[in-house]
Amino acid sequence: MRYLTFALGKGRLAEQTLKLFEKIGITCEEMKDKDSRKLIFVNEPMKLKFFLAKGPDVPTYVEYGAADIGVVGKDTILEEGRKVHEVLDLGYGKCRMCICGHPDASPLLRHHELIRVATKYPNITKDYFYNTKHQTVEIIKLNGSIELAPIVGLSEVIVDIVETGTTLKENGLEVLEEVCPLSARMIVNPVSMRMESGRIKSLLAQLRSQLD
Ligand SMILES: Nc1ncnc2c1ncn2[C@@H]1O[C@H](COP(=O)(O)OP(=O)(O)OP(=O)(O)O)[C@@H](O)[C@H]1O
Ligand SMILES: O=P(O)(O)OC[C@H]1O[C@H](OP(=O)(O)OP(=O)(O)O)[C@H](O)[C@@H]1O
Repeated sequence: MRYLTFALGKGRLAEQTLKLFEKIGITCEEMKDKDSRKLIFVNEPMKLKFFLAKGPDVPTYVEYGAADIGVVGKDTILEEGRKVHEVLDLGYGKCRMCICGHPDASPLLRHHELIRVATKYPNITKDYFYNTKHQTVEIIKLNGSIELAPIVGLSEVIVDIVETGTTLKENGLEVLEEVCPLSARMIVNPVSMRMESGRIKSLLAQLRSQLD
């Protein structure tokens, strides 16, 4: 039997993913060692392999078949636009993609002004402004601390993840519009889906019954 390989994002979602896998009897003790720098782990009896990758790279590994299965946020799936099957909403890592800014930026959205939008997610932003809102904007790509942009005058608004709302509140910003809800999803390589359909379907059934 060949190994079934999982690519897991090594950020915020990793711990809950491992917990969920444990509940259905898939364990990989070695992966829980937070001090370890090891990247790939094998569960020999179950013929499973796991590796930890940067979240945005997970859909890439899955599209190319380097991993059969991936677990990643819906934001990453939308942003990366890779050819993968999204098969399951895992229900954790819940947050929202939102347009945020100072409250006085709200009319700029309503009146479709040519504004600057700072974000870590240029593709999601482009799609939302151009295809949903039909508003032309200038998109500025940043890599983190996105909330700084409207504070220091780099942009009028931002498109970013809001979970508790604390970061916005502490910086005098607000949600101006919700783009979409987000959560962790399971993705599968399209060829693996056919070649390993038995094992993958059984895994999905076990996960679904656990999530119910
Ligand atoms: N408060 C939050 N901020 C960011 N992501 C969150 C939050 N809450 C849940 N998530 C979800 O967790 C996923 C992983 O987030 P995390 O910050 O660990 O990684 P990343 O953004 O992919 O990578 P990095 O932080 O290295 O740039 C996100 O893609 C998102 O779906
Ligand atoms: O609504 P909250 O609970 O405050 O969470 C949202 C914040 O968390 C994320 O940032 P992250 O911690 O990943 O850091 P970053 O800004 O460097 O990307 C996100 O980009 C927001 O800034």
